[in-house]
Amino acid sequence: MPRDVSFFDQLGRLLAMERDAERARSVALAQSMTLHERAEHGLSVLDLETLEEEVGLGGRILLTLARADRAPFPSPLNNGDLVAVMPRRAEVKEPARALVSRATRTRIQLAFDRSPPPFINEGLLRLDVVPNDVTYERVRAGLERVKSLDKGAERRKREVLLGNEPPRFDKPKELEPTRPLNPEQADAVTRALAAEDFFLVHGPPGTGKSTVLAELAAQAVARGERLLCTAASNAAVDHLLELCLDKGLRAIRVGHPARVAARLQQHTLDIIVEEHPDRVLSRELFDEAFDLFGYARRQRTQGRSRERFSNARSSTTEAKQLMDEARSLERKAVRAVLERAEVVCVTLASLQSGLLSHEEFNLALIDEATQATEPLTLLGFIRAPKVVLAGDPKQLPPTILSQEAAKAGLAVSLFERLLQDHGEGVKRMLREQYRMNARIMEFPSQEMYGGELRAHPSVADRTLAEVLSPGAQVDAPPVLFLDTAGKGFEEQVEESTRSLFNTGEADLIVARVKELLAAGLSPREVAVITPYSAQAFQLRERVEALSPDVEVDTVDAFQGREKDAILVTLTRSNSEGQLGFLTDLRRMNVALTRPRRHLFVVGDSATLSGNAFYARFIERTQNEGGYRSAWEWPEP
Ligand SMILES: Nc1ncnc2c1ncn2[C@@H]1O[C@H](COP(=O)(O)OP(=O)(O)OP(=O)(O)O)[C@@H](O)[C@H]1O
Repeated sequence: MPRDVSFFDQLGRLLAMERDAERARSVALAQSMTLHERAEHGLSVLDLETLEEEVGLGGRILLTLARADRAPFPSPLNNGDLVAVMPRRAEVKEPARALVSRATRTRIQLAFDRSPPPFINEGLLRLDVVPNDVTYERVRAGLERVKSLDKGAERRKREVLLGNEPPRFDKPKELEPTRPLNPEQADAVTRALAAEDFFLVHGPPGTGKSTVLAELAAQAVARGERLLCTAASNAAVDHLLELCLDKGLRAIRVGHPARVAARLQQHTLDIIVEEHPDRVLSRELFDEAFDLFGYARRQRTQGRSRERFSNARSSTTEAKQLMDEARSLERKAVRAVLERAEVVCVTLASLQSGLLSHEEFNLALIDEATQATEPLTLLGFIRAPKVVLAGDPKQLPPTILSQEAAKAGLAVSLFERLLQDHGEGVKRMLREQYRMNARIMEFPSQEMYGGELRAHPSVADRTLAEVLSPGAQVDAPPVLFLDTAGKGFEEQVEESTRSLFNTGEADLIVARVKELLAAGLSPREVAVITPYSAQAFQLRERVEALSPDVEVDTVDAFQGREKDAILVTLTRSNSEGQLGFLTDLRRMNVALTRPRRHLFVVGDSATLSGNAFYARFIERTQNEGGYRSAWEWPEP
């Protein structure tokens, strides 16, 4: 179906719907709360005082605040939050706006673009988190950019993007990989390197997607290409940076150091630039400029004479010149540092921050591309002539708040849409996995990957017994389904969140964690996951009491991770056979593919079996000796 640029307008409308849904949610949340409830939920911070004032990059004023009693905040703010600053008890017409540049449990550093108002140093303050439209505006601007790609090669790229023209491939070159690759991995790297427009790397769980991306980066740089590594989340970008550093590439991380993992902060642009001679000089000029501004202010406030007035004016002029000079030196330093980098790693949203507007790339790698919306991913897609998207459309899609926008297409990632438009020829699926025992792998392989996955011999037969204390007696086949049918373990609704929990299942899970730890399993190698946040919440405290190192989380939060043993509580149990979002098989696929050696699933077959997927799962455990009824299982 041929498309025209109005397609991007439609995406823009869906994006606006999503923004409205987010706003409506935060307004509803805020209105239903008292000031103290807002503070409990991290939407406001009260009773703050200013501790320190300094000058940061770009001449921004950095202010450090803490509570007057120095107590920790009930709920810490996030770096990058936009806040309104006002006196604690007085009304002001225009609260000052600032960005949270560093947040800890007891201190908040704020970055002001302009001089903060005088009340900042006059008594206690209050901060309100305000909805931040920066990312939305950047994504909108990105859509406009795509629409305007109208000439020559750019126009062709847009037509490929719209699905109107097929992508082109160069003749593949012989590959000399830096490490041994399996056939699908080698093919993925070769074809990605030959792509003239884009290529999709489909990485099912544990199949070495990271290995492929690292190889691609190394090969591309060896061919003299400049690389952009990007993804929606900071964690994913950090991961790409680590892959590149491990390959010995000169890679740099752009983004606020406070949002970058501590061990990688030394590789951030902000920190490297601080050492550059031009930046050292610019800091001195900023200091001088601020001294002059201060002098001018004093001249103005110490009485009205012609001489004072003229002093103030000339000092202000000089200060402004110094600021300009300082900023220009700083830009020079930033450019010099960026120029040396073979690889730039940055989140999709920060790509548009202006810092990188003049940087050019030959190739962009976009990881976790199936978890980001199309408009966001486009910010990366338009930054290089060749783009490689990596992800797994069979795992969780982007999270969308607006049901309407999701239904109209916002939940379809660019990866999936390109695949729909251009067919399987633009993609390589990796097939050999290095995580799961073969028996754990088989069900998701059949259901989600056409039965095409295979287990590498080094993992195919791994068992839990190998990592337990010698002689420990635990019933732990690779996959075990514990059926609660008939036990009367009904699901319950948590009133405030409308999420579900199931106390009977929780009891069985707690007992199982105890049993595995007693058998010598390392607490770091077992995790409890569930689709429902209320069930995770119920279980967390009880499991942490056994060991703080056993993680309890929702499936969504656990995507991308792995452990030796994974315990899943499905939670649903009702006489109507209602399964809610258990019917999103991508969520179940994520849950079932996290373990290396042992998958333990608790659920109610009477509720689950109405769904063919769960019926097949249960039947398989019955055929393979992995089915147990809670009636014959030890009472918790
Ligand atoms: N061709 C290969 N031969 C042997 N081992 C491999 C190969 N490819 C990957 N591995 C190993 O498999 C494990 C998983 O690889 P990798 O980290 O690349 O997985 P991944 O699919 O990217 O995982 P995720 O998607 O969670 O990031 C690693 O220990 C890696 O060394």
